[in-house]
Amino acid sequence: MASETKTGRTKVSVTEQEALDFHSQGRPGKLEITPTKAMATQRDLSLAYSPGVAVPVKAIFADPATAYDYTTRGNMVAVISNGTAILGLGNLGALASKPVMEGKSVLFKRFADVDSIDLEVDTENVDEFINCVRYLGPSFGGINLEDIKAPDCFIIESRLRELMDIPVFHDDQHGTAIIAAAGLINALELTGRDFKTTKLVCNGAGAAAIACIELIKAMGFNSENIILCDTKGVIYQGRTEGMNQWKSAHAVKTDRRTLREAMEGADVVFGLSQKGAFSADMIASMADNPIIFAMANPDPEITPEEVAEIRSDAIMATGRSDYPNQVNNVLGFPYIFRGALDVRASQINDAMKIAAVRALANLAREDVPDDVAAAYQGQRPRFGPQYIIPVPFDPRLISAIPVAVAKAAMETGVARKEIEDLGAYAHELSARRDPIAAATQRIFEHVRSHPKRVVFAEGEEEQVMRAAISFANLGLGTAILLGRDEPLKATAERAGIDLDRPGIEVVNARMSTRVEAYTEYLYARLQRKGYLHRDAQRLINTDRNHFAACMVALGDADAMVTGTTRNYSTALEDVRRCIDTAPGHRVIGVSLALARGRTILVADTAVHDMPTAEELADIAEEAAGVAHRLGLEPRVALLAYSTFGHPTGERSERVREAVKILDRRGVSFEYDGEMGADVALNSHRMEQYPFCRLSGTANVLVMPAIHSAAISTKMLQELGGLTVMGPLLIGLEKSVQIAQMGAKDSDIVNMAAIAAYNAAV
Ligand SMILES: NC(=O)C1=CN([C@@H]2O[C@H](COP(=O)(O)OP(=O)(O)OC[C@H]3O[C@@H](n4cnc5c(N)ncnc54)[C@H](OP(=O)(O)O)[C@@H]3O)[C@@H](O)[C@H]2O)C=CC1
Ligand SMILES: CC(=O)C(=O)O
Ligand SMILES: [Mg+2]
Repeated sequence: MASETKTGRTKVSVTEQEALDFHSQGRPGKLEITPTKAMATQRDLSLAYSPGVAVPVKAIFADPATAYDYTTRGNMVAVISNGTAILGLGNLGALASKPVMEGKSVLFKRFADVDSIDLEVDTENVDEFINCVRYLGPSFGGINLEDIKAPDCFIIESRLRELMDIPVFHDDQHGTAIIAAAGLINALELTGRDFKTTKLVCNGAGAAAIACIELIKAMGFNSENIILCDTKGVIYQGRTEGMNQWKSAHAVKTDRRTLREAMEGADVVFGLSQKGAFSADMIASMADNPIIFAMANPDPEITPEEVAEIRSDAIMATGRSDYPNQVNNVLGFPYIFRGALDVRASQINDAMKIAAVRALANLAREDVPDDVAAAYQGQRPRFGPQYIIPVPFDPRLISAIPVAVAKAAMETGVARKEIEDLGAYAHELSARRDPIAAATQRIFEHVRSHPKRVVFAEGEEEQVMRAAISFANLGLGTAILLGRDEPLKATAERAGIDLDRPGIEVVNARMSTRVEAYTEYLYARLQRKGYLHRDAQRLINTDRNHFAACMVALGDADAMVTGTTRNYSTALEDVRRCIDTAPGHRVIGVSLALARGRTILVADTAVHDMPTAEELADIAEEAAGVAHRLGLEPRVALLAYSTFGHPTGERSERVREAVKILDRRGVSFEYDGEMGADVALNSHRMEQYPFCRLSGTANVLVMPAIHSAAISTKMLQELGGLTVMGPLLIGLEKSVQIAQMGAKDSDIVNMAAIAAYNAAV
């Protein structure tokens, strides 16, 4: 569900069914492994496997450090758990922890380009667990321990740190501590407090809690001012029940015995315990301008809404992504390991952790530049109570944190590789950002802050209904499902979908009061093209594409999505009967091909069969505009089977003419051609043409004709493991997207989001 929170931000959450579908659709789970070398020929096999593989084997035997050069080790982290403390859900075992661990692995990749694999170890025996992990050392550049209960996690981590020569990092301890400390520094600054006099209560005395208070104490927080609580209440000196050495180390002299007593007058409370552990009266009893970090996952100790009912002076943070101030270790572990791996650190020490804390805290105080604002739901946050910590999608994290961590590792002598130019390193790190994820994130965030009414023309289809519900749940706007009452209800019932929810409207074309207006509109457009009034009426009454397109044309909806039940060109013809080309534009299809951190736009993949030179030049301009809107600086290659005049041929001549037209038009983006795809996409091949005007490999490919566009994108998708989005329909006066026939609900949501985005910009 999407709703406006009392804190003024759109809260987005998902249904349980969506969460299950997300995990089960396509290849079950969240990751797969792909090779980095072609394994196509006998020679490849001889190099990758026997006999060639023996050579790096011997090299590594002679010098173990070369494993970083010849294997995946230097970029590979294992996420390892036994499932004894899965989020705040408790001990649900190794197997049940797998979705979380796969998730952590995916986040490593997504946010910091660290390769990662999840390993679930089915034992609660500490020695067995340690032995299992210690012998895996050669495989990895680092070990991320996850969701292992206290106090076992303390023993496991410290023994493994002694036994292994790579970073062993229990994320729930140190990842959480780093983020919480960064948030705390900023919240103290905003409320005029300091480390010496602030009184803090920490509820929970497990992995995360102990690490949080150890880190802030190491940073100078006055230990006398921290009270730790667990399920038995305050951890005071002399307590015997439910104790262990880690709790004892933080026991204080106090008469307070319960959490309620501890929280009275406290300035700060950390929740690292369980859902609902804080009550309204506890929060009410805190000092003025209290700082409340309710970090239990998936549900916090108290929600921001509940706190807002009680007091308006609180700085509130949770571990969740759907509230402001997400204090969650996702802001840390990908980047901390990135920095540690890049200097081949033997450990992650306190100096590296504190460097990460400071980098994170400072980032939240910096101005949010334009190209980053999109990561913040289109708003530009300013350092303040609602923004004490960056969001996980902040693209600056990838350069800010690893640099600080790597620098600290080098300064403290745990780096086994020096980075001499940290400025250049920061630059390289930015290039590791997944551009399309950033682009799609930008689209979604923009739409979320400018929600739209999108008509889903094929509302009777099950996957369309699911997409519409996701669209509404994601806070993207209102989804209008077009369909007849009975079939629509029957499908919804069969699929167990409840359409009676906010953000969903159902429109039955036959019963609509707008039929007449749409008919007149369509008749006026078609009467000189051989259509009678009754033809227009029939199209509106019986054809959902025409009805939906007229809704958009006459302003009853902002955008439209269709295509799952009809082929692309038919759907496009339907739409174009109702909607004109935008003045000064040309309607084209642009596909987004996403592979290995590269985003390539391919045009025209939908409309022009055999474009003329003039049309090719228009296509280049439209596609460059799309690249701009996605945040890419366009480098447009006009492709042909020939490169700069060789071999000659009629189609290549047309492409060359298109380049001359662009010259005459004086367009402001980079373009060149004609060239082959290999030259456009490979910098070494491009270097062979030093006169080529592109400053780097192309990110927009203008195809000479639709067949080459369609064939190449489809081939790449099927054979190359590429993700292809689109074709996105560009250049219409109103916003329409046409999904592929048989598209899945997630594809339809993306198309609807793009349609909504185009209606918004
Ligand atoms: N936001 C974030 O990034 C992170 C959040 N967390 C959250 O922190 C919580 C704890 O995780 P973790 O430290 O790994 O787990 P552990 O199992 O190591 O520790 C749990 C601790 O919470 C205490 N506890 C449980 N329920 C209550 C309660 N109602 N009142 C007081 N104390 C309670 C336990 O007390 P006792 O010792 O008496 O059993 C124990 O000390 C989880 O909800 C987890 O999701 C964890 C890591 C990161
Ligand atoms: C976020 C996390 O690691 C946890 O809640 O366990
Ligand atoms: Mg965890």
